[in-house]
Amino acid sequence: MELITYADSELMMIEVASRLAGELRQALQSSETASLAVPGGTTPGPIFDSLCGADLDWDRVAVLLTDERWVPEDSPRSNTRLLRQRLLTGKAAVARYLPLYAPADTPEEGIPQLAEAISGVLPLTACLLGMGADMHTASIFPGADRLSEALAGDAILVPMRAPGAPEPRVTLSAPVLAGAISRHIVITGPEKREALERARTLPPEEAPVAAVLKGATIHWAES
Ligand SMILES: O=C1O[C@H](COP(=O)(O)O)[C@@H](O)[C@H](O)[C@H]1O
Repeated sequence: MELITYADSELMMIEVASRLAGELRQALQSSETASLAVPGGTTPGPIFDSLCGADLDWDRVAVLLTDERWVPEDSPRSNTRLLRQRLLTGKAAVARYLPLYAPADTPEEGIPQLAEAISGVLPLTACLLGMGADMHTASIFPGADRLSEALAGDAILVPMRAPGAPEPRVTLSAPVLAGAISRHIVITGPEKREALERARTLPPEEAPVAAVLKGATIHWAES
């Protein structure tokens, strides 16, 4: 992995957006389509604000989340809601969005159909990930009920229930995330930096982010 540190997070968000746009643009020179997976949570909003204005053929780009909470789109907990407000707007409004939620009672009911659509855009051209201070990435949490299934195997999407997560989730599996042609992890603050250093010494069962570190570029700003 490569670690890039930035003087401030505003600069970091602009640089990460510019790298993602460059990678998509380059992929579209040799392929008809490209795919981009992005996280939810509190960190990536400013990246989306910049990326949605990037000059590229967004109508040839499939956009999906790395993970979603099993809630309808109008819930304040929905990662899709964040995406619609801050990424799938401006020039990026014409991108093809592949949801990770369907109106079914449980993720188990919805996943087969959702995973089928995603299988058509793999491997991911570019994948942006966040990380929690507990070393989870996407919705692959330490202590989650289906952690081993999410860390290894053939599944594209895995339903996930975890002690720290109030509702069921669905997550791209670690092999799908690790299979992305380019992978960026964006983190801020000393607590997450310490967590990252710890994760480098731990197995993925204890620190799920460790499953996607190899070959990734980590972007970190202190504040
Ligand atoms: O729950 C989630 O958490 C992680 C980290 O989020 P952050 O708020 O600490 O940035 C995020 O990457 C993931 O997509 C999200 O669903």
